[in-house]
Amino acid sequence: MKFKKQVARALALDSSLGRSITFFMAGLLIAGVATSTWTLSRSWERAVADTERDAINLSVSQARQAEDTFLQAELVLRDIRRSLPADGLLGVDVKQFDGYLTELKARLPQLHGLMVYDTQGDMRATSFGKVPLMSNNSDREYFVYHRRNGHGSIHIGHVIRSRSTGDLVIPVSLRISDSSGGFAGVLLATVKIDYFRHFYGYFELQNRDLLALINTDGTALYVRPYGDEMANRNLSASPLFTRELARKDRGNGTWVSALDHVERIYGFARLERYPLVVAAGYDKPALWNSWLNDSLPDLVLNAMLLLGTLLMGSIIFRQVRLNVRNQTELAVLRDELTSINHTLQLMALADGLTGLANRRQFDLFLAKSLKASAVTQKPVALIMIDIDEFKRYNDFYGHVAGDNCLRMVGEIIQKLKLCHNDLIARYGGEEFAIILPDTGPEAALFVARQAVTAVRSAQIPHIKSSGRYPIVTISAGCYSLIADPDFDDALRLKEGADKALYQAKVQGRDRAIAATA
Ligand SMILES: Nc1nc2c(ncn2[C@@H]2O[C@H](COP(=O)(O)OP(=O)(O)OP(=O)(O)O)[C@@H](O)[C@H]2O)c(=O)[nH]1
Repeated sequence: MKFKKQVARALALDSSLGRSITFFMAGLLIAGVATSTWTLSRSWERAVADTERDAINLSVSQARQAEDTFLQAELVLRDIRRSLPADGLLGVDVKQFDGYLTELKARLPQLHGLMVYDTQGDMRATSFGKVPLMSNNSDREYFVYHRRNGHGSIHIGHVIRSRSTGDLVIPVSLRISDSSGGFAGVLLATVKIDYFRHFYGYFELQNRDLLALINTDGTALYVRPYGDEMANRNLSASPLFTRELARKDRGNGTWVSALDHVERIYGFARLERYPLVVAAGYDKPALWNSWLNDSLPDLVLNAMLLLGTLLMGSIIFRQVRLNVRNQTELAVLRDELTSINHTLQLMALADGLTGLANRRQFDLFLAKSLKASAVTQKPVALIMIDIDEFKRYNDFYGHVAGDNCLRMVGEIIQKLKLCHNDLIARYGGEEFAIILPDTGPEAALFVARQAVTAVRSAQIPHIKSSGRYPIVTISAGCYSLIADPDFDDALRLKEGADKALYQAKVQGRDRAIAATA
């Protein structure tokens, strides 16, 4: 919760600008990651597709090669069968026939040997030149096969170890039939496993890439990169036999090998003439590593671009946030300044002790009122008010009490029901003034009397007063005129009101007098 709040504050999610920038950055990040992921996944798909193509091409070419290898062996066997006398092996000059076999064998590098067996499985001729003493092969699978099957087609058996040389070979055999179709023996060509090992070695393959020649019954003949131990291994449980070959003769597939648990991308092709299949499998983890190595610069570049964008974004974000904060602070400062300014303006125009308008405001207001009067030709009245015997008050009660008294008298005058456009001011010292625009002498005198009565009624003690009662009283003088721009109206008005005030004092104070023009 706390973390969430910290993140929200760091991203300024509480402001609409912060939210917009955060969403923009998040969008940018998602778009960047999505684009990179898409590009990389496309590149990986391409690498897999290329490998699948390579695998099927390799398997097809090797199927062709195997087909040629065994076809050559078959043709040799058929030549030999044709050269045999019709009555079988009986009339053959063995020595001469051995030479013939040796010569045929020498033409084909894939051949390990060529042998002729009679009906008992005894070797009657061989390309090795001399028939060994113990040379009965009647127990061999190919021999049993031909004895049982009367057809004259070629038979490719499982891998066997040659009894003549000890080499691993693939037996390719053909039945010899007598003139009545009876079993007359077997012709055998053995193809060297080493031939395939040598041939498959030409290809540039990774350590764990696989190239295999397999019988369609699932028996391995040769599997690169494995050694002889793979010969005759039963691979029929592989997806190649359980799934792929059941559907098509050539194609692609990816599966984990049961031999070594390595996942490979396979291509496979069945031979047209023989019950054999070639599978080429590329090591998928190795492909992934090599693709990763190749794509690493792109990956790093993309990551750097993304980081750069984020960095730039965060710098801009911070800058914008700073600006927004500065602007907010400036706005607050401006408001504060406006408020201070307003207060200062009020202070500049207000009297500090009573809160009434001060002398400056009095002068401005009077000038404005006289200007209006000059236009409207309506009178402006001025009432000058003076606290009676205030010196004595001060002397007796002290200056602080004197200030209090001034404040109280100000409040009393302020409470008078005046027009909204009248102005009450502290004129200076213990003197107050009221400016009454649009007011004639009678109305002004009425207001002045109200003021005198109100102060008297307040009964503020003034023990040193020489009046009828020991209370604070005021005297007021009023005067009114219609402004005339040719004269100093402010002075005239002031002098008129002062004159009336003087008369009020002379006549015994605590009263209001209106002076006449
Ligand atoms: N406490 C206080 N006293 C002030 C202030 N301004 C003026 N005074 C006093 O007001 C007194 C005015 O006295 P005077 O002008 O002699 O007149 P007065 O004593 O009121 O007598 P009359 O006007 O003839 O009634 C002086 O003693 C001033 O010191 C003020 O702001 N505070």
